[in-house]
Amino acid sequence: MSKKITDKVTWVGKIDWELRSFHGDELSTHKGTSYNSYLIRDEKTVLIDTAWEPYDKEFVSNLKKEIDLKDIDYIVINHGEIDHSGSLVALMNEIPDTPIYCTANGVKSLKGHYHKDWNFVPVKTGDTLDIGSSTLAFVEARMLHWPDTMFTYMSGDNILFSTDAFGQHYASEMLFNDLVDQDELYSEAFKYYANILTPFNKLVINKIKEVVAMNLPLDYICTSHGVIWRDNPAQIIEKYIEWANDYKEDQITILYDTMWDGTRRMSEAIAKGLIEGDKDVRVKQFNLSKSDKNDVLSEAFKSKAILVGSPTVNKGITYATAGILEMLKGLGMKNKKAGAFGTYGWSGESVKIIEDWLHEAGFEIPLESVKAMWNPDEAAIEAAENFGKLFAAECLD
Ligand SMILES: Cc1cc2nc3c(=O)[nH]c(=O)nc-3n(C[C@H](O)[C@H](O)[C@H](O)COP(=O)(O)O)c2cc1C
Repeated sequence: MSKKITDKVTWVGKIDWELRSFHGDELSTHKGTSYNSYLIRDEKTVLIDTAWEPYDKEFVSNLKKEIDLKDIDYIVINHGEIDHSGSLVALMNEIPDTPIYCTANGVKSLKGHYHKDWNFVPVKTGDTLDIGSSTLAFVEARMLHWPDTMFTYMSGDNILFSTDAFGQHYASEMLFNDLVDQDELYSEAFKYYANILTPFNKLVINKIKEVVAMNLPLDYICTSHGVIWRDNPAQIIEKYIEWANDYKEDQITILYDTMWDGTRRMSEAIAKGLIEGDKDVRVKQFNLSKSDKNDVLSEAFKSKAILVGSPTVNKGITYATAGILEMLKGLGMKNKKAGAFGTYGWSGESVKIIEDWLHEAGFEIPLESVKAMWNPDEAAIEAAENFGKLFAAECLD
């Protein structure tokens, strides 16, 4: 079902209420998502992006209800990832000669995925396309979040088609930001930023500066997932600047795993110490085997410091701990402190392994880590509490 945005622009995407994980299982999507595609009808007709491949037949058939496909003059693909370009094969089977506007890297990624020699028109920042009473201007946005990414700005209606930037994995029949639950919207926009865009913080800041300097009037940000920002679209840009500047709240998050509850007891003792210190701090604890990894990463993103705990298992750490450390390394959060803890039976390698991994992930480790043998006794619990107190003092202003 299509939805009208302005007299000239119609949403022709797909709302996916069922999706619960994305990028394989790399990203949880508790609230579904949408694959947003937009049809512009000016003197020329333009399709911006498509929908994910499993929905290609539905996408093309809905598009046919909206327009004779032969009337599409240009296709713009802002980002070649399959969730946005996946319906191209089905569409291009019907209109094989239609020019596809994308970046030079977009040509590479589209050819890499579909192995088709379509009529590509590579564009770069500053290039424009006259479509009648309005003009499309292209702005390359390399690595936000793929090398091929670009934004397309439509004059007249003052719309920034921003592809994944400013998006949320958030299914809603309500097309616009002002019509949805604001807490849900911001929680999903935050999770999206923390889990996808964190590695590109500097690029986000620079790109926003570049676009702001263009002084373009902005009435809508049409993202490729979730709702369209029409009510004060600058609000999400301001949030992105905040998040990209090594965002942190007065929170310390403890991430641990345990087999026989010893490491959990250490976590609880550390949490007690963190809270008992003379600093105001919000403390959260997550058992990594029982928690959603992406929600945990969002909490880490929000924190001034994190503590990671694991028992020693076969001279190593548990797989859930290794998984989260690998993800933290990839995200490369900056200006955060960290510490390690864990229990062991004889050799006790886990704490050192966690410390090394945290160093590699870019965290500063201000205190020597704590470990305890077997099920921590009273003295070990007291040591963990003291560690918590000292850690809070080190990490909070
Ligand atoms: C399968 C398995 C392998 C283990 N391997 C080691 C090891 O290599 N070195 C060591 O010091 N302890 C080892 N342990 C002992 C645990 O580290 C110890 O039981 C610890 O107290 C468990 O912590 P938890 O109560 O948080 O699960 C192993 C335990 C299990 C069950």
